[in-house]
Amino acid sequence: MYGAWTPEQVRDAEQRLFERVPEPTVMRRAAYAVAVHTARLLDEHTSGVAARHVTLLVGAGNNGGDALWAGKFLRRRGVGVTALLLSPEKTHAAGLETLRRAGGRAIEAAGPGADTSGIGADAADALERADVVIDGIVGLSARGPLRPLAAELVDRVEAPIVAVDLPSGVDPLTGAVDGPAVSAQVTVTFGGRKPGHVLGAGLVRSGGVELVDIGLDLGEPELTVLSDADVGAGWPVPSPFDTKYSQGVVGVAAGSANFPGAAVLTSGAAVHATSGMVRYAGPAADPVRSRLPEIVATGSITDAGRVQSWAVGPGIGTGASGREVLRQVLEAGRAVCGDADVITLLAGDPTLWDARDPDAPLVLTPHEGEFARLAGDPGGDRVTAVREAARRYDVVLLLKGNSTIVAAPDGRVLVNPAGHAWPSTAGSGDVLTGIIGALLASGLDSWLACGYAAHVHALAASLAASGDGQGVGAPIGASALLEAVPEAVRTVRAAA
Ligand SMILES: NC(=O)C1=CN([C@@H]2O[C@H](COP(=O)(O)OP(=O)(O)OC[C@H]3O[C@@H](n4cnc5c(N)ncnc54)[C@H](O)[C@@H]3O)[C@@H](O)[C@H]2O)[C@@H](O)CC1
Ligand SMILES: [K+]
Repeated sequence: MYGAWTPEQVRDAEQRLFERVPEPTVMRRAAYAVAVHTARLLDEHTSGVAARHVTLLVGAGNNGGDALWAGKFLRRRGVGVTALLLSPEKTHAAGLETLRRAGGRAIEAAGPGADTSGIGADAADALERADVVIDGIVGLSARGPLRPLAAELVDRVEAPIVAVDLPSGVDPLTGAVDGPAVSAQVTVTFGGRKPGHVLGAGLVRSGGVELVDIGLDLGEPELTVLSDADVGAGWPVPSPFDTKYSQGVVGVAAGSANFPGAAVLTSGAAVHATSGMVRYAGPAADPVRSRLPEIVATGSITDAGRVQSWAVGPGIGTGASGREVLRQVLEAGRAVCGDADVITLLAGDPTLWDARDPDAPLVLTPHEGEFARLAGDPGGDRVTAVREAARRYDVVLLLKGNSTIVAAPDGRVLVNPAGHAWPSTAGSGDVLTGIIGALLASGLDSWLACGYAAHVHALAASLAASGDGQGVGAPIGASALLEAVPEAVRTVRAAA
């Protein structure tokens, strides 16, 4: 498990740290780590470090200061270093002096001989010669899209990039990218990850994130990310004394006579996720029975028998019968995971919420369009949007994406930064609903159940896409994802 902290939390922690440790000492510690990772990358790409060339992109703040100090440490290893100063008059003075004393060169990014991009001739030359570029344009205090000169420089880079703290152009708080932005090979960050490293475009732009301890005491994180080991340790498996009933019985209300696929995928996922019993209730009972003989299938919810949770929604339709299914499930007073048509129904008819038992956990798992129907466009700050909607509706809300966000009504937020979109295939959401339903039936806390399910679902998709998890990927459908769920569960349990 690891956390991500907001820029504000990091700045507060820095202020407390500076009461004990002088600021320049902290900066040197941070910059030294940047130099170490840069040297490693140089070695990987050029089979050496000495006599290689590193170009620094240096902005107006301490992020640029880190880059300049890193340049000094690289000089000690015989690296040629050129700093391109974006705001020469505001450059970190001590950093600039130390680089120059170590034999590094510093020039204005917008120097003489500039072409229409505004980049000076020497600066353009230094970018072209670079074996590795260090991005010290902007870090924690980034505001809005990159300014034109910074954007032009970023656009021009062809060498692998080491980003200092955050890739410039990525919003530190939301991970949103709204214009040109650095795509780093490695991001070296300090004290703790920021939301920008684990959310949306920022997740992809950060490359490998290297965390450096600079002595910050950060407190409770804004976001929590579960590891394979966390998920594996908590995943319910039968104890020697369990029975099919004691592990939780999940009910599935999904699909229709004409669209049995959703019923089969949701039920199949519930079968694979845990060992308890699965009941199906709905018009696709025959196809479910024939595809999944272990399922007890009936035509209606009232005939289904006792369950501990309901997985409901995929393929039930948004007409009168879908409405009735939802109403019955909500009135049953069990934990519910609602997806797809359930979300559309709840968004369209607020009176349906009245059927809900306030003591029973309710989870909703929208994709972006369904979320918009329920709570409006999530915009760039998805965490805030999901957190507010979870609070407003008193539900656990899971917003799907390459980093899936799970918010509880009390404000806790989990993120699953899968960083890939292999699960983006028709029917994949049905599988997720079945997994969550099964975990709810086992008695897991509904926020954690969503986090576990999102993690295993994304892993199952990438295992299915790449065969054994090693090779390159090939497109998959939801059936392949479903079949890979047991392998994903084995993988996380092996890590625990
Ligand atoms: N405070 C500290 O002691 C430490 C800070 N560290 C570094 O300091 C950074 C934070 O430093 P600062 O608070 O000085 O701020 P930054 O260096 O993140 O940014 C400051 C400057 O960037 C410019 N800027 C803002 N948005 C921009 C945009 N969209 N395009 C182009 N330029 C833009 C502004 O002119 C602003 O003054 C961290 O990210 C980290 O790299 C590290 O040295 C660790 C210790
Ligand atoms: K940066």
